[in-house]
Amino acid sequence: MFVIAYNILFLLIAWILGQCIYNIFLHPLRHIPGPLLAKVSRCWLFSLEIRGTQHLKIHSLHRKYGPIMRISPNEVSFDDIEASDIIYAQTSKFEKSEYYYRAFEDQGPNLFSIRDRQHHSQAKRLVSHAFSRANVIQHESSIYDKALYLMDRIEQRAKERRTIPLFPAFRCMTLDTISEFCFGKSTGALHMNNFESTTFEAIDKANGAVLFFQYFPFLRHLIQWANNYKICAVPNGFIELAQKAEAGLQDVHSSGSWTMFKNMISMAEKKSTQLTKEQLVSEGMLMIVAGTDTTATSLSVTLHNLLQQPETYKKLQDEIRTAMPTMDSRPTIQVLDTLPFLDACVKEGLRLACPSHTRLPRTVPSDGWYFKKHYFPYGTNVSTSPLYYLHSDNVFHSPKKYNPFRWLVDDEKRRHLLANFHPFSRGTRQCIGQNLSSIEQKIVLSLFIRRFNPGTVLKKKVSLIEAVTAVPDDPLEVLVNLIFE
Ligand code: HEM
Repeated sequence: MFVIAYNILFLLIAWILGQCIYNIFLHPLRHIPGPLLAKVSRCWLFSLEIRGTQHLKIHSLHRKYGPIMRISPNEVSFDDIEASDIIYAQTSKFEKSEYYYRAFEDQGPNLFSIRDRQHHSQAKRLVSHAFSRANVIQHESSIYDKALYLMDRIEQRAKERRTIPLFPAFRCMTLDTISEFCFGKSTGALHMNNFESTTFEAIDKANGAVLFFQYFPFLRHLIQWANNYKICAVPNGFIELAQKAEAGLQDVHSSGSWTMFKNMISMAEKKSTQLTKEQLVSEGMLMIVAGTDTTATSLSVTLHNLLQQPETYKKLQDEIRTAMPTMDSRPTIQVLDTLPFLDACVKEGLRLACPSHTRLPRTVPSDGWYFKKHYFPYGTNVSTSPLYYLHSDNVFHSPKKYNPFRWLVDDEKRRHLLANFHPFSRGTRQCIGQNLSSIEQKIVLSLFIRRFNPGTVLKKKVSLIEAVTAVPDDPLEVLVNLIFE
């Protein structure tokens, strides 16, 4: 017995050593520079991801190893806009990497996780009209209702000299907006005393679990198996999120008004496509997660910075007053879109926060890929985060500084900035919710700036935790002063 165990251990160690030697000296990616430990095994990348600092770290390591860097035995990171232009092009043949995106599939595939091009374009056709700018504008009044309710709550707190936690407050706003848009009913988070919601707990837990499912996919099955047989109940957030999505989908049937899901189901019927309950739940979970923290992070970072720059705040306030002469003016989004400084402030918040830090890995297609004298064989994972370009000091001078004035430049300079500005990614897999997000941000910002003056910002410096969506490591509490007119 002892001899068998000894032999098994010996074989295991020999196999691990063999793998390490192969990965360093014989692997087709052996010529690509990168930290030695990254070449040896995926543990190096996992150890960064578990600390939630992977993209800041990888970005800084690119300075040492150059724009093409091996970050795990079979994954190469690029800090090179030309590579990014190719990988995420409209006609790109690079599909989403299975190891990374399958982890987002709990009940079944969804728009975000589907890898096959044709399957994705079929799924996208069912929802793209709902998220078009023209359609989102139709729902402007519902966004205004929520934003106004939030402003009333902030006003109440301002009168009582109580702080406003920016991130939780905007999270409630974005959660209720996406819920009403998709399911016809908001979750009521905006009405909760301390801007809390059980949905946030589910999102946070799922964010924590997804990393483990990416590296150890068997864990998901193990947890499901253990839960099914009541051996132990392991919460992973996905179960709670699925319950939220199911409850939302129940509301769709009872809602008399337009909803994204009603629209999606009727589009599917017209195309004689059968949507299973699992597919709908999976899309519902995706909408809740993708539509909440992203926009809330961007809004929080924008306001947190504006409140610390009184002159910039004043300039924005003066511009907003032209579109909102009285406190109860409700300019349409077309009017808000004509305000260049508001646009600059939103862009700068998106640039600085980069709510989707993730490196968006893709797989090299079957014919391999030659790029800048390197050959990447079929199946290599290639990745690059929008963050690397949004925080590039070659393009954005003092990139860690919130400076909306950088956007007020002539057309040529602006084109150069925009060529590196892809917070929503691009190509066929770009963010479907960007119109909704931009409209939400402009409405909330203009109402806030019109009604309040800066007070005190409790924590001046904010860091972001790199979960699936980057979120502030602090609620960002501020005191504001009500404007009396
Ligand atoms: C500041 C706000 C937002 C940012 C920065 C952002 C960023 C992104 C990025 C970078 C992607 C590409 C992901 C990839 O290639 O893996 C993406 C995809 C996606 N986003 Fe957003 N997002 C935001 C808001 C929203 C909102 C409000 C929704 C509404 C539900 C949404 C829904 C989606 C969906 C469904 C996809 C998958 C699209 C596809 O693959 O066809 N996002 N987002």
